[in-house]
Amino acid sequence: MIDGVGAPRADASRPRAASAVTRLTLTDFRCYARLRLEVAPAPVVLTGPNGAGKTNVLEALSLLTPGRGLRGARLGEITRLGAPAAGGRGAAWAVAATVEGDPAGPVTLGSGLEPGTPAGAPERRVVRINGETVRGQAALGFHIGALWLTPAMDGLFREGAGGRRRFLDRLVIALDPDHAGRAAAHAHALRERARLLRETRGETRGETRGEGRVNGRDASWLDALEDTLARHGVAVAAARRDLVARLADALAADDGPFPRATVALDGTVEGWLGEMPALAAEDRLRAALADGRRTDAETGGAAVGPHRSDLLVRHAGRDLPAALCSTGEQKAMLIALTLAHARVTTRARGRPPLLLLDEVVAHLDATRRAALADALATLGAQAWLTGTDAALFADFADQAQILRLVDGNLID
Ligand SMILES: Nc1ncnc2c1ncn2[C@@H]1O[C@H](COP(=O)(O)OP(=O)(O)OP(=O)(O)O)[C@@H](O)[C@H]1O
Repeated sequence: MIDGVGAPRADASRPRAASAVTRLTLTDFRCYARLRLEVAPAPVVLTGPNGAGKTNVLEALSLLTPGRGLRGARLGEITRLGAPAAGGRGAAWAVAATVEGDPAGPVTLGSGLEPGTPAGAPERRVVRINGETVRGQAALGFHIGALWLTPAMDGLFREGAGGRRRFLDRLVIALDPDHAGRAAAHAHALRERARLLRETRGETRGETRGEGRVNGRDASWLDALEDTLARHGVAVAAARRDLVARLADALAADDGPFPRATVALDGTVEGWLGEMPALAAEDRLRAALADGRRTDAETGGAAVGPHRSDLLVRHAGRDLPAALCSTGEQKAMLIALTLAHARVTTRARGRPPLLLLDEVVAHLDATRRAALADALATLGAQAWLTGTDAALFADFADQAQILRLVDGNLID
């Protein structure tokens, strides 16, 4: 249905963007049977009416990194409705991209749903790096770091801490791709422990760690899970703590037109790490989990761990929690955090992340639109921006490639 190639090339004299996608191919991805784009390693603006397929392109790019992408979608729902099954196997989507910026040279990344996953079976993702199928998604993070802001994140400061933890973890992963594996292992152990505590509810009453048996049953399975939780829990908390400290420094040095934001972590384990070495914090977490078995069996959760932390963001200039700021201010603070993080990543990894900014520009006043364009140019970051109104991107015109999509078709 679509086969658009040959977007305008940006001025080759501008600083070379890093972690930049220069070729993108989508197959049976959402509204696209096939889409091919070739762009320069410079910002890309996607404009077009509602439903044109702009966010779908950003989602495809986000799926080149570990995780579920910017919509947090199930893998199966991404496959284009009506896509044909091939060779007796089920229909499947695929994203392929050439990424520039790696000192070792361009790399090709592929991500998709494994074709032929039978109905009801767990959906499996296929990941390819330079044509080789690799196990797991974590390896993607070493080749591309991406951050995104979407309209779905507009409630980030007002809603529950879970969304802020996921946001924070994405920031950490863009800096340290191993964080994805540690956070997943922690979450898995948490679910397993909750399941086992639920199954043996009643048996845990009066039980203490180390006795070896619980009502005649071997308790080593719980000990092992709590070891895993302690080890990964402290690693997750330490990585978040390190990132928040760097982010706080970068925000403090920012005197741009975005609101001056401050960040802090509210978390028990993160607090311990300020008082004791990591190994001691692991011991303390292990002991707290063992002590909490009885209560945790009743609640179905775990009272202590990094899954209970929160990212606290304040508007420093007005000394207000971000949740109390206006909608536009909250958006501007999210942009300030994203740009500060991009500066931190650039320093740490030697190249800025790919920035996916869905419907962001429409919320900014003229001063902040110009400031965002300047910040992207200074960072040398490749940003993919979307909006329905091309006129709002005038400040980006000298550095960006402006592409127009209508009904899933690229219009030259
Ligand atoms: N699995 C799917 N199969 C086919 N079409 C899909 C699938 N998932 C989503 N779509 C369609 O993709 C179209 C484009 O969606 P997208 O969110 O990219 O639009 P957009 O250009 O960002 O619009 P807006 O400006 O309203 O945010 C929508 O019409 C949607 O119904």
